Amino acid sequence: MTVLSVQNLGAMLGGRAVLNDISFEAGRGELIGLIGPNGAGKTTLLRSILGLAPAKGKIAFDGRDMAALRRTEKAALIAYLPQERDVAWPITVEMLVSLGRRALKAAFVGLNAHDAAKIQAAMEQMDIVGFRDRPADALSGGERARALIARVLAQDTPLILADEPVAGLDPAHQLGLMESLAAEARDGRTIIVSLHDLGLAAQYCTRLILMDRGQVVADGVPETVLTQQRLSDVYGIEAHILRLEGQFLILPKARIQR
Ligand SMILES: Nc1ncnc2c1ncn2[C@@H]1O[C@H](COP(=O)(O)OP(=O)(O)OP(=O)(O)O)[C@@H](O)[C@H]1O
Repeated sequence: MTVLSVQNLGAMLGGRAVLNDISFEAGRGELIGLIGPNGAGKTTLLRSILGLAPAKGKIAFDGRDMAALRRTEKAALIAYLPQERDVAWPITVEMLVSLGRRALKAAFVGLNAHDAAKIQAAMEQMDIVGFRDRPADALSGGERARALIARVLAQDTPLILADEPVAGLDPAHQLGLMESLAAEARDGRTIIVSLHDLGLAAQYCTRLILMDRGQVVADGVPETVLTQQRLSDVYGIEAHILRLEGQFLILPKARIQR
């Protein structure tokens, strides 16, 4: 079943076309890795889906035009982790995570026991319960990233868009995050996550959308998208492409000198 439909999306930034005729549909239960080299257009695509970047084309959620949704309606459908990991105020970690629930409410409507349970579960998933009373702006980069991801998980939306969520996380928390996202997808959510780590993308994503210079150049299961030819053409690298203990693995080996 299609949850998100993106049709003929185009975007201009600074007078340059940075997204060109992008079309795809995303269904329930998909964990989609958005991959591509620096500047390919991944962030702009995620921001355009949210209406945060000016774009032309049609974006629909469950058949409803995204542009027509009100702010709280959108917040109930889509949670977004931006690439920037700044926390502007010295609020506690728990307060930061609770903003994911606040986004769903009208002003002056308080959080209830259901909200508190979602906040607790998200903090447990991201392993930050021990930081709950600490100011979020006094955490390490990776700890703060986990708190911001917990905020997204607490929002408990059918669609999650996350821009480089594993950046800055240590290996255990990278795996923990990808396992959490995979579990959320198995639960029926639709997740689009931009990733630079092709190994994690190959290992965890059910589908990869490979972008290059504002266009989608491949879309499918990791095994069909990540070929030597594409890694060479798009990333300019050679890689080991392996199957080990039932896992599809990509290990970048060398830059191709052009
Ligand atoms: N505000 C802006 N004004 C002009 N050009 C921009 C602006 N923001 C982004 N761009 C350009 O748009 C292109 C796509 O950028 P985008 O951030 O979407 O790429 P990305 O795939 O997310 O890259 P990265 O992997 O480095 O995060 C890049 O060439 C970038 O320089």
